[in-house]
Amino acid sequence: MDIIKVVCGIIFKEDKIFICRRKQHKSLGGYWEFPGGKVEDGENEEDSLSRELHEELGMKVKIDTHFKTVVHSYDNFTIELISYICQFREANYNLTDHDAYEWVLSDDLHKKNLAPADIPIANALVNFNLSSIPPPPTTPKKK
Ligand SMILES: Nc1nc2c([nH]c(=O)n2[C@@H]2O[C@H](COP(=O)(O)OP(=O)(O)OP(=O)(O)O)[C@@H](O)[C@H]2O)c(=O)[nH]1
Repeated sequence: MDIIKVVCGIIFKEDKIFICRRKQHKSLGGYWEFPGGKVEDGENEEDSLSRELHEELGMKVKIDTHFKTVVHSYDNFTIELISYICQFREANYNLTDHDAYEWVLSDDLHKKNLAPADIPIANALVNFNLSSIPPPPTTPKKK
């Protein structure tokens, strides 16, 4: 069986992380997840993530770094779920594929009904220190 490549964002606003709940009629409807979607042919992972966040949430983020990749087999399909640490910039929260969203602390992620593929990512986030991400290089001011 083919493996579906899916990219998702671990989107931080200060110390909270954005999660959203899939609409009931969708595959894995009712589960909470990190937003993102399938990587299309010819797209790189970052472009795919930016596109999905814009399409599904009207959201802009700064993508920092790859975090963790999980391969998970559901009954009918297998996904490679590739997560990136992101910083929230702005959103109009125009939800197209989800019916709810929340900002939660990493310690509280396990209280939500997360999609099974997301659980190893949520577990790894408990020990994650956001300040471990190096700040972007500052551009020298022109004289
Ligand atoms: N975006 C996203 N998808 C996830 C996560 N975890 C997880 O198992 N998935 C699954 O990965 C698959 C692809 O996600 P998608 O967001 O592109 O789904 P889609 O709208 O194209 O799928 P659909 O129209 O077939 O329901 C879905 O079956 C989804 O349930 C996650 O954290 N984020």
